Amino acid sequence: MERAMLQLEGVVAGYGPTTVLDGLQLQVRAGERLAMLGRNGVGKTTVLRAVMGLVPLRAGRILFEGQDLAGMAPHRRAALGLGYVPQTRDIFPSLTVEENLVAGLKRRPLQALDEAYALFPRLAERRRNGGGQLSGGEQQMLSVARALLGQPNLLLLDEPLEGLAPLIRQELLAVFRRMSEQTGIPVVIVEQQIDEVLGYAQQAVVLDHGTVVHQDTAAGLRADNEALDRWLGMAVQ
Ligand SMILES: Nc1ncnc2c1ncn2[C@@H]1O[C@H](COP(=O)(O)OP(=O)(O)OP(=O)(O)O)[C@@H](O)[C@H]1O
Repeated sequence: MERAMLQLEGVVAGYGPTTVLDGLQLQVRAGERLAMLGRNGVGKTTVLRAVMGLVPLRAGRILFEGQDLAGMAPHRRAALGLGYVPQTRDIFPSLTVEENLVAGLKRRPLQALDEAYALFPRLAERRRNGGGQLSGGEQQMLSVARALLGQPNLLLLDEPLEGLAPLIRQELLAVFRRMSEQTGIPVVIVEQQIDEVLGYAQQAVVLDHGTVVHQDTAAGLRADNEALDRWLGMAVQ
């Protein structure tokens, strides 16, 4: 069996007296798009933050491409190839689109910006606009484009569709699909837009009480009204 690219083993993490992740096991394989679902507050963001080293582990371990990340600072994890787009859309509002992208280049030449513009033509059109002038969907594209310029081996996306109108969500997902087809970079995507994200992802996990309580293909979960109702309080039409 193919080795997992990212592996969480018995991860325990939380805040102060609260344990949020309680022995969590999770695997992401090369090329896979994994939707991480669960009700509000179950700890989906905490999983991503733990992978990036922004929340300390109380027990367990996280392996990325076979390497134990214990004690490794977030910037070193990014340098290893973990790309993270937080829920807050990590852009600089006072800088232009292009300046925001340059900030993601690290040591790569300026020509690498063309990769971002090829994948996100909308950003090319708006390259001289301020980050703060962009629509929510465009800001999300900018965050993802910037993360991709760092040449990640795995991308963690936290609720990229949040607060966006349905048409913009469709447009953004179409861009994500193109990105996945062109780059093959594995993606872990946390979303509340269940139906839409299950149309993009290939695999799905559901979190509850600090662990993975359900695991299926995205198509399997999408057709499983009982699981959707039980774990997510909903049924997809
Ligand atoms: N910095 C923090 N300090 C204390 N508690 C926190 C902190 N961040 C998150 N929590 C709590 O930890 C729990 C898990 O939060 P987390 O954001 O990981 O959940 P989530 O599944 O991503 O939620 P949502 O879907 O609402 O974004 C919640 O009860 C939340 O209130």
